[in-house]
Amino acid sequence: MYSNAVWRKGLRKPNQPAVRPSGWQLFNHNRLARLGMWIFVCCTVLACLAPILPIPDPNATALVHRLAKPWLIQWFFGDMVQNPPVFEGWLGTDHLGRDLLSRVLWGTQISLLVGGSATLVAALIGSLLGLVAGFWGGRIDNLLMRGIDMLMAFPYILLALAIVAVLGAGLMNALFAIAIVNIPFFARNVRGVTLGVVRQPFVEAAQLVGKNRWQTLCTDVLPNVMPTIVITMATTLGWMILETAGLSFLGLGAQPPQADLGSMLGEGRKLLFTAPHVSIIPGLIIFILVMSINLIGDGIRDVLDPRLKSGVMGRPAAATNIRCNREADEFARPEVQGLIVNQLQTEFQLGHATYQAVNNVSLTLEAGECLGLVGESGSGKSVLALSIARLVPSPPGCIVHGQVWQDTQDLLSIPLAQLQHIRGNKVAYVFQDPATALHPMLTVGSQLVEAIRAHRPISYRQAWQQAVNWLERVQIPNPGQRVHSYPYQLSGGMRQRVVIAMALINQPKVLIADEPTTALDVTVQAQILKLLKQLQQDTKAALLFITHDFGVVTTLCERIAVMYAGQIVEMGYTTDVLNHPAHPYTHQLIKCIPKLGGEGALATIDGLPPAMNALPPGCHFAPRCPWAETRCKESTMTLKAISNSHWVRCCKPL
Ligand SMILES: Nc1ncnc2c1ncn2[C@@H]1O[C@H](COP(=O)(O)OP(=O)(O)OP(=O)(O)O)[C@@H](O)[C@H]1O
Repeated sequence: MYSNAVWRKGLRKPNQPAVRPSGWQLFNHNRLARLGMWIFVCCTVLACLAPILPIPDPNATALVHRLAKPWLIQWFFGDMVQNPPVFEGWLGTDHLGRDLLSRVLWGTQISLLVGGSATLVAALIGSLLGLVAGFWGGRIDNLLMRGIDMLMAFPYILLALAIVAVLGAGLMNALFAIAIVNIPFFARNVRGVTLGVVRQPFVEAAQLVGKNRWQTLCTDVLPNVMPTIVITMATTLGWMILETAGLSFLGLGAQPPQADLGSMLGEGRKLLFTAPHVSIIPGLIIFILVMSINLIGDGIRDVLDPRLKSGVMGRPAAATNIRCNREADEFARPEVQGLIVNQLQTEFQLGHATYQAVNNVSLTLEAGECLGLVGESGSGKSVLALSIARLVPSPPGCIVHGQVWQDTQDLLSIPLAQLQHIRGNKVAYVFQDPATALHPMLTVGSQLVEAIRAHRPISYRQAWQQAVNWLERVQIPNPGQRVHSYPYQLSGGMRQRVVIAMALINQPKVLIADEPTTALDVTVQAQILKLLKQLQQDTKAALLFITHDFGVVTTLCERIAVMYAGQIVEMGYTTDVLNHPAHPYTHQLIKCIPKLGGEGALATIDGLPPAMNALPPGCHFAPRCPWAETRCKESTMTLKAISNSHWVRCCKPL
């Protein structure tokens, strides 16, 4: 949810057009990243200005002033009468009387330069190796990865020491050593991500378009791997600075009298007890630099996260945020066996725009009843179903009004722990795609056991037996063996049966099925629907069935609700609504159903559904309605009863 503070910062102002947050806004939203950036910029600017600042030569020695304490410390802790503070530099001097402020500034410059260059070299070579290995696979992958494995087999600091020993001590050689040591880190990371990306269908599609391998690599794979490379670079830079400091500390990096933060730390080590400031100051600067770079890395990750880029400014919560203004006496507490949804309103906040995905929806579902929810794509069916279980990703989603009653409990008012007890137990969900709903690394048996034991205190053995029984109940052949299968070993139809078993295993009071058979062929679809109906009647669950298919609604659902632009526009008994549609939208939708062997072009509804962030006034369907009048576009439409069991949101029902 956006706070007023966010509005004030200019991320979102009321009535502004839909604009996605810019990269800078996303970065700026992460306060710690902002702090890190300011610290890093200050350190870098000061280090860059070292040549023109009025500070002494960093290598000029003055033995008379050796080991002078920082001026502020002298002033603060000194005995003003006997030892008045003597100004010998803001940060004091080292064992040769060299000005520490000057050395720290010059040293920071060198550390940043070496760390940054090593990061660039390692990122460039490592990413290229990772990309090529992951994309080409086979022998090339084998060859490159075995080389990388050999590099990784050495403890990295030993390897860096060995490289510097071969090349000779010095900053440039330390840079190469650190870069080489970090190449495997980039190569492994990038290869892993590339392997995931090359298996995506869009990469195959790019090759079908006629792109050659290099073009596909550069235009399709690389942009998807880039966020990983950038984030790894941001997090590695701090690490590289530390490693440079480590080598210099051991006397293998910067050579005297040249200063970098590591060599200063090394020099100060011997004076840790007599003049601690000589080592504490460079140590502190290393700490501040590395911390600030890591914080910036977090901010960059936010900028590159596609979900955040799409307008969300935070990670999703375990349950959808509720922003309702609840007045105690506004609604009576109903006694329900099934489900009552009352004036539900769900919004998405994307950048400056508010999308009203579910707009004032009310419906009732009795125990053992099946209600079909139909409507064009994007009409808000899934968001309505997800809102009932408070599963809408939040942010950007937020429930702004309404109640969802189940067993005298308003699911929108109860605490998360209580809701988690209800999800999967009293309210269950069957998702559209069983392949993504099932855990790919666990057997179906252990997933079913997990579903049971999350809500019932029974032994693993008992739960396992129930899992086998349920697989039999959903007509999976040879359940005793299939219970040990992984999801990838099952067909699409079998996977969907497992998902249905998982949803019904705790005998829920409410079952929500979101297009559970869309991905299946007609024969399997018919079997699954029959099974679902039978199990629903056995368990007396109230079933909310989302579909595009009127045929399915006719066979499965006693009642139907038609959704358009986030609202229910018509609701009633399936036979009434399908035989005598009263809303022009339902009428047009039914006309679009293709007829087997029918001739001529397929019917469509003229125009497009409205954007959810710019809904037209009055009836939202009016701009596409052939019967619309001026009053349709002006007056607000409410759902009105045209008979005891048939409601329609139209001022001129057909
Ligand atoms: N996570 C999300 N972030 C932003 N907007 C979303 C999100 N999920 C859904 N929406 C928007 O909410 C609106 C309703 O989407 P919903 O998925 O409920 O449609 P639907 O009727 O179920 O469509 P379909 O039949 O294609 O599944 C759409 O405009 C969609 O863009």
